[in-house]
Amino acid sequence: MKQLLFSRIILQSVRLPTIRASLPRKTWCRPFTSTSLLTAEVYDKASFFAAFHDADKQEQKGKKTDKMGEVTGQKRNFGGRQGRHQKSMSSKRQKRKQKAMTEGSSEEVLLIDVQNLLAKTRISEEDESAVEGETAKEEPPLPEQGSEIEVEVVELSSTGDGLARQSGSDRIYVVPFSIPGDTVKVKVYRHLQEEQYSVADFISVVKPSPLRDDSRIQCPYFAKCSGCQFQMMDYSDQLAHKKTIVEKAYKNFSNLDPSVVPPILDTFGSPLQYGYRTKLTPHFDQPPGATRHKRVPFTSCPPVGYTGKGSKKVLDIEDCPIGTPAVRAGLKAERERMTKEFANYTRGATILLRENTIRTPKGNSEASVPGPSGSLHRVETDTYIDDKTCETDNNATTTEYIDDFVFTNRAGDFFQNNNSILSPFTAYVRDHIRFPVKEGEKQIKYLIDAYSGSGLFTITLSPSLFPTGGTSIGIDIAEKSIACARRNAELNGLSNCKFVAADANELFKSVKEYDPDETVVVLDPPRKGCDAGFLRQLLEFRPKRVVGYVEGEKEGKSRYEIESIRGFDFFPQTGHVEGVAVLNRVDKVEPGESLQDKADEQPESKTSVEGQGAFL
Ligand SMILES: C[S@@+](CC[C@H](N)C(=O)[O-])C[C@H]1O[C@@H](n2cnc3c(N)ncnc32)[C@H](O)[C@@H]1O
Repeated sequence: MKQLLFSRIILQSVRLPTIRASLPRKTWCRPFTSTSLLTAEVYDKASFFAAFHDADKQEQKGKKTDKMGEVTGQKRNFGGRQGRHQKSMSSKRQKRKQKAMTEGSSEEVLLIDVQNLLAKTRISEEDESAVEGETAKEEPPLPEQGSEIEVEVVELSSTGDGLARQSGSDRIYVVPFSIPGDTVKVKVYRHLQEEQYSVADFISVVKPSPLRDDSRIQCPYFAKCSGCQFQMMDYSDQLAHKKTIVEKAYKNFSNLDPSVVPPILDTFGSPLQYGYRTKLTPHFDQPPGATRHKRVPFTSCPPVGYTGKGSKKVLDIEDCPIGTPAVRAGLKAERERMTKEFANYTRGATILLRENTIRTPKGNSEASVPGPSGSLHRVETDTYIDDKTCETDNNATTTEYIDDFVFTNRAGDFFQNNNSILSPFTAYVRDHIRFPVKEGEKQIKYLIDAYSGSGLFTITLSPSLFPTGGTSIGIDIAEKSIACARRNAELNGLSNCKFVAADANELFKSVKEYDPDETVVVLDPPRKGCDAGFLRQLLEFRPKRVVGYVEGEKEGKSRYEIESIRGFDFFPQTGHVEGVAVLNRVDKVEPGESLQDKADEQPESKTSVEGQGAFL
């Protein structure tokens, strides 16, 4: 199963997926984050698609489709007769190329969305032909690459790209910066023969969708920069679309029977929709003429920004409205510095811009508190003043607050990038680690925070467990993050937290005293997800509750039911979504039958024998 969000959906869109469904380590919002999931950089990666033999229309008919005609559960099964425009390929080459498409990558996500749209069209065409007694219509020839055509956008893919059609043709065009209902002028960039779609550059809107209002766009680089492609949409429409990303991530990637996946809850919105990113990483390319072995200094200030859409070059970005005010001010200052210091650089580089908070409690005095040196922005509440600075040194320590919890981090290390959503997000997870107990059942007392980083979950969740005598443990492979986590526990006055710097596989050696019936495991792995060894141990340990997203194992030893799945919009304006799934261990077994027997009954489908369960 794809790692959704908190393990990455997206695409999954998750990664996600966030689908974290999935979600892939190449990002949907690549210039901005190392945490987002998918990429819309279909141009650069188009060659990956050559790997797959998408079936032509006839072959598609034979594919397994559900009632709506959607392609399901066959993401890596694109074999079959070759498409009309495709040259034959040796099976060895096919196999080699098939390997190139990573499971859950944006390429795969896009391909499945395209296939499902083709399948839907095919079914409606077949219905029409059956009524009229006609044969299927011939496709017109494809427009020349580089030509400009008008297309109508019919769907939004989980990658954030519009899926469009030219009038009179079933061909699908993948068009960035477009939304359903738009008629747009595009420049055809490439025809992917086997995959039966084409990619095109967005040129202009001919007739806007009712969902589009370009006055909402706050960034002057919209459609030139590759990020933030949803700015023309109302925020509620962005959230509704992200819910479909999570739905599709489970449908297309989980291998779960749909009956065991509960209805996906509405996406939780970010309190801030602009000005939310506490970290930006603009960069500049190496000087012209420089190579790996030949260093030459810049003779003029290079563009500093993000990779342009459909380009490999850096687009000069003066301002980035999704950054917090302090980070935006930091960008301005760094750009000014570069105009003076560019000659000192002989290589390309990435600039770190990380917000830092200096909090001063408000006293009784009415006197105004002077800002600390470097303060770029000030936020006042009834009880404190937060002065914001911008850190550019990877090794410096930055401080951030979530409610009254304080977190220190090494500036260059991972920490969630949207502080505005962290209070409601951690409250949501806190509310879900415990559950209403039935008579004789034990309540959650122990917390295991796998992939803990600097302790986000351990620290924000532990206080709710300590009154019942609970303890918690966080583990992370990054020693520096664990050093921060220990300091953070101390700063927050939490003595019952333990942190281990090790591979997550080592975790279960340290929790022998934890009663699994009283334990919740929170999982927030990197995008590649939990490895098989960790999952095997998790299933052997059999915690009562799991919050996060667990990669499925075919031969699971325990059975869990999915209680809920909800997307969280950590990255407004972008096509990225994160997700949280809550899982409960299912204990009910028939007399004379072990839980292992139950798991062995249906190792392929991973479907619960009791309706709402899912084997992990
Ligand atoms: C997505 S981050 C989550 C961090 C933390 N939960 C947070 O929200 O701040 C994933 C973390 O997994 C850690 N990690 C990656 N591979 C690991 C492994 N094999 N074992 C343990 N931790 C790992 C990384 O160091 C990183 O801190």
